[in-house]
Amino acid sequence: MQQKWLKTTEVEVASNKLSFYIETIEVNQLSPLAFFAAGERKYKGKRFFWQNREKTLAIVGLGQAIILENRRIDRFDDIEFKWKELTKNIVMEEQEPQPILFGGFTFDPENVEPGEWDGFPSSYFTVATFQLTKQHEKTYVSIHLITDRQDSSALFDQLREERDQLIHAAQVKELKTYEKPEIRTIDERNKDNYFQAVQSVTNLIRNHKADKVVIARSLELEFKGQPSSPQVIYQILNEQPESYLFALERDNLLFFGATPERLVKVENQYAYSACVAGSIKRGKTAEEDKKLGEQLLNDSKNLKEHQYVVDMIASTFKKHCEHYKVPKRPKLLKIRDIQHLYTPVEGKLFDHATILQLVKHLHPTPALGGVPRNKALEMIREFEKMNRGLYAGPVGWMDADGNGEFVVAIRSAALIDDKAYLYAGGGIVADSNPMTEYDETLVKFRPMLRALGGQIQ
Ligand SMILES: C=C(O[C@H]1C=CC=C(C(=O)O)[C@@H]1O)C(=O)O
Ligand SMILES: [Mg+2]
Repeated sequence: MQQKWLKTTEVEVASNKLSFYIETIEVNQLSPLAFFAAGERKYKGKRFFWQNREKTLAIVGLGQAIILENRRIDRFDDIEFKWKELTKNIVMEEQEPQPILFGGFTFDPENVEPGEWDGFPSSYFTVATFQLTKQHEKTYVSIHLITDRQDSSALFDQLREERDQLIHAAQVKELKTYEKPEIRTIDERNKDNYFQAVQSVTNLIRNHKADKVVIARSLELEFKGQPSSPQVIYQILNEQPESYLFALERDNLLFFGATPERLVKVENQYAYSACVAGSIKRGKTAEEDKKLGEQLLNDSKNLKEHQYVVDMIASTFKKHCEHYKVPKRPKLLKIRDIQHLYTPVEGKLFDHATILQLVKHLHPTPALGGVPRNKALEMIREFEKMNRGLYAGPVGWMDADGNGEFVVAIRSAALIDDKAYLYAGGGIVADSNPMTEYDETLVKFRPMLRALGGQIQ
């Protein structure tokens, strides 16, 4: 059934009585979604899914070897410290898949608005019990066991057996297709409030109380029946292959999305970020599409929205990098429903700089928060009147070597039982117009609305 081996490793977790056992095998082709779906019965509520934009890496997690979560002010440092403690003694070989810490940070831990995010911690990360890694056209399945039990060998044998069952179940589901969910109702929850918020914020910006503030809103969908996680991940895999795809379950909540926006990727002490802000719809013909793209590249309101993000990301790279580069002018990033202004930023990190330190300093960029940052966050809390939860927050993964990638979790939704909450926002600057901003959110809702069975005009 599978090509064997890689190896089994046991390491002691620093300053703790825990041991971290890892066993990885290479398997013949296995669909990441089918592996995710194989955990439906036993691991629902404890799974994650990731596929990068280039489609060179897919990671799926079933079960939880450990959960790292917190509600702390120093949430980034706390997760970084705990992950370092757990992995300090792990030494892996170059091409070998590593244990991955996967999860996300909510947009704003100080937001206390009640709603669908009640009870969700401000950082939520897990190491999966069973991790599928698909990279360089090869597929691996790893078992992770973190335990203080001395007699863990019987337990580990059980996990091996279960791994083989999961692989088998995934092979059976390999070509399974899924229907779209059926929507009963769509509610533009806070539409009036949204118009008021955009108006108030625009006025405050005109009175120089801030330069830019991102205002978002949400839709509530109710379904006939209860959509499953594999069912909706299947749709985004088919419909949004040019975006980063992510899904994170916690109990009965599934947060998932298809975002074009990387927050930061770190590979061998090089860091890569992307400024994505400023938007226009796609054209119906190639000619119209090109015209719209050119209009966006020359539109002063959108260029302003974009430049705030470039300036902030560039200044963060300046603090953390030996050298870095930022192109002078934005390009276009075109995805299925929308085109954005896009400026990639990259740099060589100082030795002591880490991915989570970059996440901590970059989040929220002015593509999601605003300028000045704290003033914008205050205005979002005051006017948005909703809790973003993980929407617009950093979601992603890191390994024991400190490599990893975090995206900005936009074009996203939270699915809870037979309801889904979709989120979209836009950058408000002095010359914003509420109706244009509203229309922009309609375009940004499309990827999730389509995936969830909504009518897209
Ligand atoms: C806040 C969102 O998009 C951001 C990212 C790209 C373009 C944006 C804009 O043009 O307003 C936003 O800053 C969202 O999709 O909900
Ligand atoms: Mg915009």
